[in-house]
Amino acid sequence: MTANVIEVNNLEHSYGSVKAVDNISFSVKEGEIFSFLGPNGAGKSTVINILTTLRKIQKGEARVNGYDVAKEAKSVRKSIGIVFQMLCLDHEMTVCENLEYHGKIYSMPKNERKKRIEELLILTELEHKKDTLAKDLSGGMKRRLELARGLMTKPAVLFLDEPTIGFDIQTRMRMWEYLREIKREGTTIFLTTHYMEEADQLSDRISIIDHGKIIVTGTADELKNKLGKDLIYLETSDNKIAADILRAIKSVKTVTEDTKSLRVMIGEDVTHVLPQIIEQIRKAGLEITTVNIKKPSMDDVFVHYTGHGLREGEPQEKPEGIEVLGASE
Ligand SMILES: Nc1ncnc2c1ncn2[C@@H]1O[C@H](COP(=O)(O)OP(=O)(O)OP(=O)(O)O)[C@@H](O)[C@H]1O
Repeated sequence: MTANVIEVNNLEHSYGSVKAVDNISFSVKEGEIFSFLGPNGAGKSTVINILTTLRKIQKGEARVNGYDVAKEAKSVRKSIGIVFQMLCLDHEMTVCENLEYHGKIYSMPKNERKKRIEELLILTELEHKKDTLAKDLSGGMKRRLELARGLMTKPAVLFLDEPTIGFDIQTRMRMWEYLREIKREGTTIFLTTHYMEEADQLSDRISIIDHGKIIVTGTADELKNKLGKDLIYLETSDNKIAADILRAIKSVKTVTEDTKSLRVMIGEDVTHVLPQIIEQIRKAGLEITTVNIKKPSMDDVFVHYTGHGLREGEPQEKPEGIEVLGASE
């Protein structure tokens, strides 16, 4: 059985009266890429700060690489790499010097430093920039240098807080490639993100976090498949009446009323259910103005489990049939 590199039990954290982390438990297996997917303020950074010992644990237990974050903070720090949103490079040093300096702080022998720097410059495609000052790199290159720095000591686990925030899609996809390569080197990766696609494409497993709670955990496919086989978007002359009609149909799993349309999740092949849906709605004297069919995406998963979209302000009503799985799942 694969060992757990991160183990968190009943973690809680408050800032005054704000409960940022609300009794969460989860574990990360050796060698996997595990993502916390959630909106701003969900509690992701607080968890990552506690796990990397930057924030003191208030309640609960957390172990990283077998070390207790409360009692063995030094050992935790020695065994991890960190890449945070905020850039921590020395801008007056070159790419090579930044890496060299980091290796020295961690008492890496000279030969080892040299070898590792060469490997990391190849991995992050920064060889041609090795003598460039950090301040003269592009944003994406700076982030890659941060990544290389976090990997200097060959950490068993790498923590990344929103690693691609603000990147365009091409740069983001290249970053995913680097992270996959790092995983192939045997490093376990824990990352936070609010990009659906990032969690979907990159992670072995995802925990959706909202209001300080883990709502659901699974592989991207597991999460999507739990939703149903297909999703139908419908616009009718009266969505409220149509929603009630649809809810009475056996193979309809859930119906969510969005601003303009109805999101209908179905548990069977769409070709069987759609004619029935159309017939029932027409029979009630309603007009169907739009029909769209698609496979569930990570956005749909997010809306299903949290009851709201990631970029919307206030949560909408939770969809029917919502299933909140145990925090320790
Ligand atoms: N130092 C702090 N003092 C007071 N409240 C804080 C502090 N840090 C975070 N919070 C609050 O705790 C909650 C969780 O914040 P946290 O930064 O952990 O969320 P997040 O999911 O990482 O958000 P983001 O994606 O914006 O970084 C939010 O309500 C936030 O306002």
